Amino acid sequence: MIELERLTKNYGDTRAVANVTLQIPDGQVTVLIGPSGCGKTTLLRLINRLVRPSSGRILINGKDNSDFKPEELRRGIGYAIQGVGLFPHWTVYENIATVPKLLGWDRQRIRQRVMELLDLIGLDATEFSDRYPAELSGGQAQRVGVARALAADPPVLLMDEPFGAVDPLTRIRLQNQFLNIQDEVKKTVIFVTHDLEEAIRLADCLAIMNAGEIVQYNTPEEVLAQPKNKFVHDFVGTDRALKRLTRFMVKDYLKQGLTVKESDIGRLDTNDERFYWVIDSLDRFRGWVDLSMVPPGGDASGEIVKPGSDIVLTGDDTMRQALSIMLGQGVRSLPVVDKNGKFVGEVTLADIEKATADGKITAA
Ligand SMILES: Nc1ncnc2c1ncn2[C@@H]1O[C@H](COP(=O)(O)OP(=O)(O)OP(=O)(O)O)[C@@H](O)[C@H]1O
Repeated sequence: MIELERLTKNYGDTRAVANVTLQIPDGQVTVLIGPSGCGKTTLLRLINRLVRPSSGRILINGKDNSDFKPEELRRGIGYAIQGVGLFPHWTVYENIATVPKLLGWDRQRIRQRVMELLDLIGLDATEFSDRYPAELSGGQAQRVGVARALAADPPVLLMDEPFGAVDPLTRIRLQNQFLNIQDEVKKTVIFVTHDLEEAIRLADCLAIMNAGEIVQYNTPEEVLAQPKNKFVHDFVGTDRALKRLTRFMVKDYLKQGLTVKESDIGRLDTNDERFYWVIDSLDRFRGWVDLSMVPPGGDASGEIVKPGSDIVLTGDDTMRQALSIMLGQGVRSLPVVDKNGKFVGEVTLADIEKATADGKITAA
């Protein structure tokens, strides 16, 4: 557990962190969020002693962080920052190996760890080990940054806007991947962001900061349901019920749906008004056919609708994304596929209503 006790940091007249007392639980993701300049980065840097406090202290498993030797802090606390901070003249391999090398690990152990991490972040070792940062996409570079922070297997990981510099789609992918990795490694993560959706999505505990202070510290559900004061209320915004959908994954609301093979559409009984997802012989999603649009007794073969790939969901998408697509496309259900494009089920507007009701809050 990390305990912050009446922690204050002043820069001249600026009080960057003001008398913060906070207990950060092990194995969970605590997200710090608040307006620009509220002290998030300073708070993070106080924890790994890149910044010294003006007063107060930080206990890591009961020990004052000023009593740790530098290499103990390096081993115990990983740090990933926005824009990644990879060394440009070092390869991916060398970048990930930085801290293990500093810690004096032998070559064999370093090699094994780098391979493990490349596998964990989903980059092929043969293809990526020898590349330089300039030869990576933004998302790949961010992942290497996370791998580097995890290299010495630190129990604590500090992440400062780690997904800040990538496009929104890549950002969501990185968030998904982060959640999957965290599921496996269960680190104590302290994550700084100014993106509320990202915070709601990733946080087990959410700390809302303003002017150096922690204004509210609770689960995202509680913060959204019961903003403590006007500042938090305004900060989380008026569409709290919708924001909460960000916490729900499509895979948890997936239903089977009715399917028909493309080759069998002509045999459907068009006297009923059912809606079918159309799949090919390998169960890949092809489109849909809505029998309520086909005259009774008619042939449905020509009625298949083949939409663009932007309406297809995967289990790792959020119900908030599902809702945006439904509203944008004017449809009440969406197909869900696995990573090979195989149809695995559907989510419907009714499921979204259910998810909103699960949140036990109404739209404000
Ligand atoms: N090294 C420094 N010297 C002087 N003032 C500083 C220093 N670092 C931070 N500050 C000030 O402390 C306050 C908190 O800064 P900090 O970077 O912690 O905020 P933040 O919440 O991370 O902001 P942002 O979201 O914009 O990154 C700001 O007013 C900032 O100008």
